[in-house]
Amino acid sequence: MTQTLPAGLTVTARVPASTANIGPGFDTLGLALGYFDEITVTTTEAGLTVRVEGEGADDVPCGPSHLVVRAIERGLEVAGVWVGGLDVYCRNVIPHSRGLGSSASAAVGGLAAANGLVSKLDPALALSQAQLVQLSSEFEGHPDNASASVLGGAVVSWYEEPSETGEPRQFFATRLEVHPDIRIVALVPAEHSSTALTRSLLPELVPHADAAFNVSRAALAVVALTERPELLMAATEDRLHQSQRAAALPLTTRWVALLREHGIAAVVSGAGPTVLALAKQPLPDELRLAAEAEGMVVLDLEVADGVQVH
Ligand SMILES: Nc1ncnc2c1ncn2[C@@H]1O[C@H](COP(=O)(O)OP(=O)(O)OP(=O)(O)O)[C@@H](O)[C@H]1O
Ligand SMILES: N[C@@H](CCO)C(=O)O
Repeated sequence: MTQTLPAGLTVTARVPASTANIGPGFDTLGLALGYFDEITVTTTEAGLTVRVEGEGADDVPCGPSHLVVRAIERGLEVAGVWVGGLDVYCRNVIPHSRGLGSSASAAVGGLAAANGLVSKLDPALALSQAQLVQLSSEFEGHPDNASASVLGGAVVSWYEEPSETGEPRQFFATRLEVHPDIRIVALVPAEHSSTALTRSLLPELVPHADAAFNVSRAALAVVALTERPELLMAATEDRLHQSQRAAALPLTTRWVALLREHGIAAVVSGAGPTVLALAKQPLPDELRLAAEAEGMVVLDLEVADGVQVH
């Protein structure tokens, strides 16, 4: 029997940004970053109100098509719970369309908030982390970002194709603990980049040698991220997507090359344009100032845990 959420319940989800790929781990590796959106959801008798503060406040639709609202509704639907109305308040800091997983964070935050409400009604109905990985990956389409925002740390994500046509893909992810010596810096350009556009630049087929190259580097990336940070330079080389996207990301491409010339393991964050730098040392001041002079915001970030709800 469907249970109904009473009016007046409130939860807040604090959801991390994420970076995907980490160089060679295209559509597979992800990392949760300590840069957070907060979503507060209150159940009401009827209707929907959506307020957005910060990033996207002037752009995102404040109605039923809002990504967070759709994710909340999906979470409630899967838990089999009905609600009369919702008040949704988003305090956003994760920049949109910059390769920091904002859309995955919105999906994970909405699903986790729904799960928080469901848990208050009946803990037995709560969705598991595995379900949150599945639902957010299905919902947003990028399991490398979505599972990082659910599980935290670094993640390896993968999927199984359904045996029956019409069934959704089955998404899975496992968390890795990042070596404490690794410092993370994001260089965030002002301009946006469309994930759909930069994916359209990728070829349908790749040479076998390039596939083999990336298999070795992605496997090495797991070792470098967790145990051997001194291997990060070799472990972040890629032949499957970064050079293919370079024409759409000239500033990013130039900065990835420049940082790597300085011995800093830099990669394109997700589909760009953010540059992600991984190193044991802080970013040298002259590089920081030069990046800022080119209009980039330089963020020193911690590895984050997955979404938290209270
Ligand atoms: N917090 C949010 N609330 C509502 N809509 C959002 C939110 N975050 C992202 N979106 C929607 O998702 C779009 C950005 O998605 P896109 O996949 O292009 O970039 P991204 O998720 O920021 O970066 P990437 O997936 O490359 O890491 C925004 O333009 C907006 O429509
Ligand atoms: N792995 C995806 C991440 C998008 O956020 C890509 O590189 O297109």
